[in-house]
Amino acid sequence: MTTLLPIAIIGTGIAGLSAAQALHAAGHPVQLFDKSRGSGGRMSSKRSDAGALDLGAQYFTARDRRFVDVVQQWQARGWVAEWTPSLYNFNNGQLTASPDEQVRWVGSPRMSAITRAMLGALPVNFSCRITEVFRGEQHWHLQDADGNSHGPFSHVIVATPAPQASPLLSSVPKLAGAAASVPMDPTWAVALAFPTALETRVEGCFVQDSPLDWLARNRSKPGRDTQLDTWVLHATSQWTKQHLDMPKEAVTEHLLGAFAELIGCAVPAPALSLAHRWLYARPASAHQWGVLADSDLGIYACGDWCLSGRVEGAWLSGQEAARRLLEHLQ
Ligand SMILES: Cc1cc2nc3c(=O)[nH]c(=O)nc-3n(C[C@H](O)[C@H](O)[C@H](O)COP(=O)(O)OP(=O)(O)OC[C@H]3O[C@@H](n4cnc5c(N)ncnc54)[C@H](O)[C@@H]3O)c2cc1C
Ligand SMILES: NC(=O)C1=CC=CN([C@@H]2O[C@H](COP(=O)(O)OP(=O)(O)OC[C@H]3O[C@@H](n4cnc5c(N)ncnc54)[C@H](O)[C@@H]3O)[C@@H](O)[C@H]2O)C1
Repeated sequence: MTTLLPIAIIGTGIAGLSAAQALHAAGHPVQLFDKSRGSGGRMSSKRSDAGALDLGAQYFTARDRRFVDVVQQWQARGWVAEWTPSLYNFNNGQLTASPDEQVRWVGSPRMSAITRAMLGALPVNFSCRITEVFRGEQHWHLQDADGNSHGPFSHVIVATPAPQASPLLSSVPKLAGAAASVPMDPTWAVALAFPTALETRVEGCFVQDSPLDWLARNRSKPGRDTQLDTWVLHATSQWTKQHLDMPKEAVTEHLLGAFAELIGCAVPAPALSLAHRWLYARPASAHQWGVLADSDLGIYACGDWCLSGRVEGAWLSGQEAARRLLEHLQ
């Protein structure tokens, strides 16, 4: 009996976990790595005294049939629930109701619940930043920031944002170059918690002509802690780029000011506020690559930047990485 070497997967965001699940289901051992303390990447949620706050992805839509099907399975298992916010649009200084028919999904009881459930019992090394990916005579090996080596692995899947993927792909310059050609824009996120509910019907708002791009009433999402009235504000990429190194307190003050100007009701001092900077929030442009691959060498790169820059694109890209790898084994 031959023992299969594991497949290394760097990144436990939804792309990496999508690939991991598909490979595991096909009978291949996987070993995951993430520099963070937990899974989720840009779908992670921050624990706070006001409950868990979704600072990254706010909700997701499902348009591709394959993703629609998997989201239905997640719903049946209780990992996701439909979010039906009272939606608004802010444009030209006017706040107007903007209802639509779009189905929007969130992790339940927090966004990070999805990747946590997908990870299940798969083997993972957290707090492990991979700094180098190299191929020996036959197999792949990884080096981490603490000087530890990991391997051998039969294949490697790099499932990180493009700027972080590029150096990990340096053994295949063509792939490294493609990843390096995808700039990713940053987003400042601010969470606020008010002891008494703000007197507004707004639960989600698309914003134009403001430092803000989007705001959401976090506690209006299913399963959330409702003791405090919690909100998440996202700045535009443009404002974030102009204020990339601004101290968190000043970012909070600015975005709270913009929020108070547009929300149309009294905004008291929040009982809790926190700011988070997403350096690689979204690809500056969309691609239709699906996955980057050198199948002969056994190295793949996937993530939202290979497709739509959304949760759905990231999941589909992970599926594509697994599909291409399995196809090459046949
Ligand atoms: C503020 C914000 C709002 C968003 N809103 C939405 C939305 O409403 N709807 C939507 O569909 N999408 C939204 N998105 C986009 C969505 O979150 C992403 O498309 C998706 O989560 C990307 O998944 P991924 O697996 O490709 O990457 P990521 O989630 O970024 O996962 C990559 C993982 O790799 C790890 N990693 C990186 N480098 C290394 C390394 N060297 N070694 C080990 N681990 C490493 C990271 O820690 C991370 O866990 C939003 C994103 C942000 C930031
Ligand atoms: N801030 C960041 O860093 C982000 C990174 C990646 C994605 N981000 C936002 O995620 C949503 C996801 O897009 P989607 O899945 O296509 O959702 P959508 O609800 O269909 O919205 C797309 C886009 O359309 C406009 N819009 C949709 N519904 C309404 C409405 N009822 N009223 C007004 N406008 C509407 C709006 O411009 C939406 O952006 C998406 O918002 C990304 O920006 C953030």
